[in-house]
Order: sequence, then structure tokens, then C-alpha cells
Amino acid sequence: MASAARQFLRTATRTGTRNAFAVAPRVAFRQGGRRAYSSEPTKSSNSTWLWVAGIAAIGGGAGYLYTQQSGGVPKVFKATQKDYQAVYNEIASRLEEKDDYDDGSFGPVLVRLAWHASGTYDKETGTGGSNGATMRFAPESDHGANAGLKNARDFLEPVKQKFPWITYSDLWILGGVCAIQEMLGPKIPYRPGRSDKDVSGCTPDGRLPDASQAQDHLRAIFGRMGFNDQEIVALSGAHALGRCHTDRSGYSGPWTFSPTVLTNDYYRLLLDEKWQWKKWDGPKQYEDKTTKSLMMLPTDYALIQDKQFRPWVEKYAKDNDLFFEDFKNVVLRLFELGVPFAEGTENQRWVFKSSNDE
Ligand code: HEM
Repeated sequence: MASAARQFLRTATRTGTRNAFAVAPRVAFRQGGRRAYSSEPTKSSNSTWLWVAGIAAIGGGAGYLYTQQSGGVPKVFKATQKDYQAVYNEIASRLEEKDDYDDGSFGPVLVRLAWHASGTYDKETGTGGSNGATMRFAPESDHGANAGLKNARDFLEPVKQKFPWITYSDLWILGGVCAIQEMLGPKIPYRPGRSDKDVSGCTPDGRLPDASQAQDHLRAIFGRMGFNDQEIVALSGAHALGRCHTDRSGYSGPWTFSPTVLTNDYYRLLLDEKWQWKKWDGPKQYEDKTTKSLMMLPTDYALIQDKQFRPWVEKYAKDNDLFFEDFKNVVLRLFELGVPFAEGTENQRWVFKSSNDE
């Protein structure tokens, strides 16, 4: 099913089926009901749940200890892989159910939330990163780069209500992992262990990339997180997913014809299509000359203009398996930036079962 769906979409893109992205959500997610939730501000802090311990090797398996204050008597709950898989399954079924958003899925905006939670990391000071979930608070929630991510936080809030023992920071990253896997991307191994910080942990504005810039800026921003050229190109492949919104970033449109399925089409389209400046009142962005329905940001286009980046674009355009392998490795690192995991847990990552597994 997974490969059939991908094959269909790849064929649709190659043969120029222009309504392919209208079809994509039907392939990745089935029809479902609708409910409305709101999470802001963080009224559902884990006031009754106190995170008390890091990873504990108990009975041969990794677990997390939480206490619930119930009538003054603390009860200990040890979350295991099975418990995190249950959270994964809940996110996956909500993705399938709530298919009336954007191109038919909350998946892309969940990936963006996990990335923006992580991408504030600064290796020099050790600040920022996916530990903390400080985007729950202003000023970080109001940073221009985070416009629209309330949709993702609200989407995950009922999951937090159902599984109050999970921290927001572990949940947001699990949301990204789940979305990538459910959109037919590679399995992303996962480690829990993030704890939530208060408003004082908010990072300063300006740590996330500015799409109007070029290669020097990309190297400065991603270098600050500890990533090299190859990793910058591999991470950018996430733009196969989702779209730009004029009321968020100011930019407009999707990068590929199948924005709810992860493929290497971003690289193929970058190389194969002719790109021209879009004539409009909005910020400078590229559009494809053939259909004028796809877009590239100046930072995306920089990947084929730069001599060191371009060979990686060419490699990933030719080889989807290589892209998936490199994407898995770099996203795993991105999602763990700034997290003080307990020693000895490097080899204790979990791989969750996807709903599309055989
Ligand atoms: C290379 C530097 C990057 C820049 C300048 C950039 C910029 C942007 C912009 C301007 C948008 C549109 C936001 C909107 O209007 O809703 C966007 C969307 C998105 N970005 Fe990036 N991004 C970068 C890297 C990444 C990385 C590393 C990832 C993940 C690994 C990522 C994942 C996404 C996703 C999935 C969306 C679609 C969100 C949606 O559909 O709501 N981006 N990005």
C-alpha cells in the first residue's frame, strides 16, 4: 500500500498530472469526522503530573517515571515503549480523521512544529532545541517564523489531555516522527526524555532561517545547530511536504504535487523544472514556468546555485533510498538537539509501528 501510493504519486508528478496533490490526501489519509479544539494558553499544564526521573533501566527496558499526586499520595507511572506507541497511534488516527485541513492533512504542519521546536538550538551556549516546548509561551509563540504553528499545537492538545504523563516537548517531537512516518517517509528512531520549561526558557527571535536569504545564511543558521552542507540539503527535502501560506510567512503555494507524501520530488523538481520569479505583490519567490502552481523559496533555489550544495541535490534527486536514509539520520539528530538524555541511552531508541505497516 505504502509503495503503491508513492508509486502513484511519483508517476502522477512525472507525467505532469496537475491535480495530483488533490488526489494525494485521499491516498495517504481516509475520510473522517471533524472536531474543534483549542490549547492556548497552556491551561493544561501537567499540574497533577510531576516529571520526576530520567530514563531508568527497569526489567531490561527503558522507562520513564512520573508521579501523579492523588490525594497527597504519589503514584508512580512508568511509561514504556508500549505507552509511547499508544500516543503515536492516537496521533496517527487523528491525522487520518481530521483530513479537512489544507491539502488534506495536518502532517506537514506537525513536521514544521517539531522542526521549529528543535531548530532554535545553539551549540555554543547549549540553549534552545527540542527540550522545553517553550513555543507554548509568548514571546516565542509570536516570533514571525512560528506563525501558523498554533494549528499544530492545538491539534496535539487533545493527545496531551489523553496522555497527561507525556511532556509537551516529547509530544511535539513524537508528532513530527508520526507525521513523517504516516506520510510514507522513513522510520525515525525516537528517544523520550525531554522536559518542559517555563517562559524563562524562551529563545530569542531570529534563530530560525529567513527564506529570503541565500547559502551563506543557511550555513550560518544550520552551522550554529551543528549541521554541515550535506545535512542542510537533506533537511531541506522536508519541503516536499506542505505549503506556504500568505497569512503566515507571506509566501504562497506548495513545493510539490504531492504535499502529503514524502518523496524526493523536491530535488527532482528543483533540477527538472524551469524556475522564474513569480510576478506578484508578495515576497520574492520562484514559480515553475510550466504550471505556475509550484513554488521555491530563495533559500530552496540557493541549493542548486551553490557549488557545494548542488551535488547533494543531484544525488537525492536520483536516489530516493539515499534521501530517506540521510533524511532519517539528520532528522533524528535535529529532533534530539539540546536534550539532556541520560547517559547510556544512545542505543535505546524506539522505532514505532506505522499505521501503513504491512
Ligand atoms: C532551509 C531553511 C528553511 C527555510 C528558510 C524554511 C522556510 C519555510 C517557510 C517560509 C515555510 C512556509 C510557512 C507557511 O507559510 O506556512 C515553510 C514550511 C515548511 N517547512 Fe520549512 N524552512 C526551512 C527548513 C525546513 C526544515 C529543515 C524542515 C523540516 C525538517 C522544514 C519543514 C517545513 C514543512 C513541513 C513546511 C510546511 C508547513 C505547512 O504546510 O504548514 N523546513 N518553511
